[in-house]
Amino acid sequence: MSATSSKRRPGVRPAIAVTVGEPAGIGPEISIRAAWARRHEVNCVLLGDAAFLAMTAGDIDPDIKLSALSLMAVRNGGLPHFGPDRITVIDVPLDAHVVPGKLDKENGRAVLATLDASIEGIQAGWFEAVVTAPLQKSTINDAGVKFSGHTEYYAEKTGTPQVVMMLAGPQALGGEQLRVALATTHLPLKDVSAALTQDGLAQILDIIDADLRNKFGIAAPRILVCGLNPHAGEGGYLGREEIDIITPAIQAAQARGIAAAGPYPADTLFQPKYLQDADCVLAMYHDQGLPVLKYATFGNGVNITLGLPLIRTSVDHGTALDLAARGPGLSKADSGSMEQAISAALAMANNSLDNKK
Ligand SMILES: NC(=O)C1=CN([C@@H]2O[C@H](COP(=O)(O)OP(=O)(O)OC[C@H]3O[C@@H](n4cnc5c(N)ncnc54)[C@H](O)[C@@H]3O)[C@@H](O)[C@H]2O)C=CC1
Ligand SMILES: NCC(=O)COP(=O)(O)O
Repeated sequence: MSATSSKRRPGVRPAIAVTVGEPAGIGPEISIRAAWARRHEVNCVLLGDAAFLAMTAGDIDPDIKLSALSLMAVRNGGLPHFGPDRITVIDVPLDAHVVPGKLDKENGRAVLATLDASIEGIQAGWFEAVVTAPLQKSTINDAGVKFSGHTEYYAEKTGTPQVVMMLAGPQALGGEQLRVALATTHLPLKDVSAALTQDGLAQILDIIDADLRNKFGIAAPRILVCGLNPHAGEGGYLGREEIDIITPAIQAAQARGIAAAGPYPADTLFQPKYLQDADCVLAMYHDQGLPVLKYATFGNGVNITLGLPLIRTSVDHGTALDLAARGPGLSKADSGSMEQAISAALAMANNSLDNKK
């Protein structure tokens, strides 16, 4: 499966799939707002329930126009390229009526169907990338499907054994763009240590290095690696993962020509004098790296899955049911991260095209 179609018709906006996420959350609203705001440069095709999205768009701004198609119509006739005066929607129907702010497991499988449609569309060449609005992981599980996140789902559905979650914020902490990748993603904290292996970290460092080169255009990526334990293990007195697993993985990566360094104590690594010499920080687990990034850039960050055979970006926040409950148009949900995710997907698609020339 190729990362993106190598063809772009002159004068036609690049097309990107946007899965609208949990229908009771802010995903549909921020998807519509962001697609409309960026419509002159990119054709964001919304994947979701067409009737529900039309109603939501009307609540946000009656001037926003949508044109809906069935998935079958696109399968048969290809993706039509309407102009920027409307947003294209591919109808992926919900199963139950939506009450904003109230989760309903009846709609869990329909949310997953939008992810499947995005993969189908990228494989078919309709889209160059997918941007995902937030979904509620618990609702998918409540619907009877074991699910821990988009990251793992896209990996499984594309047959990719190892992917890496990376969040990128704009200029932060007085330095350049902050990028934080995670060695482990959605698993209980008690399972993190067992999930860290030399081979696994080697693959993760390879993926970060390769994707920062190929998808971000960074010629020689510099990666700073966090320890797992306080004070990076304090010479083995506060844990041995640094000595037994992380340091050997870094040394092996260095021997392969990767500019990885560490392990560094995570509590002091996130300061400008270290970050200014880094293109990415590799944290060992979700809540070691992400609070720093979200504190510095919440609402403007982008979540990127590295290592996939397709381009997938997302927002830096969740479903915000508290805001969604107020209703679209009244929620005051910020669509900034969604717009950043669209920009990042487009930039990565452009880089992939440049690499193929
Ligand atoms: N990419 C994805 O699909 C993601 C999904 N989630 C899911 O979201 C659900 C809820 O997660 P929470 O931890 O409650 O985090 P959350 O991000 O939904 O909410 C945390 C706080 O931030 C505020 N907030 C979030 N997005 C905002 C926006 N765009 N504008 C203004 N304020 C905003 C909310 O109102 C709330 O006060 C969970 O099920 C989680 O799995 C969380 C992160 C990413
Ligand atoms: N904290 C990031 C997050 O939960 C997003 O996960 P995913 O759905 O992008 O895998």
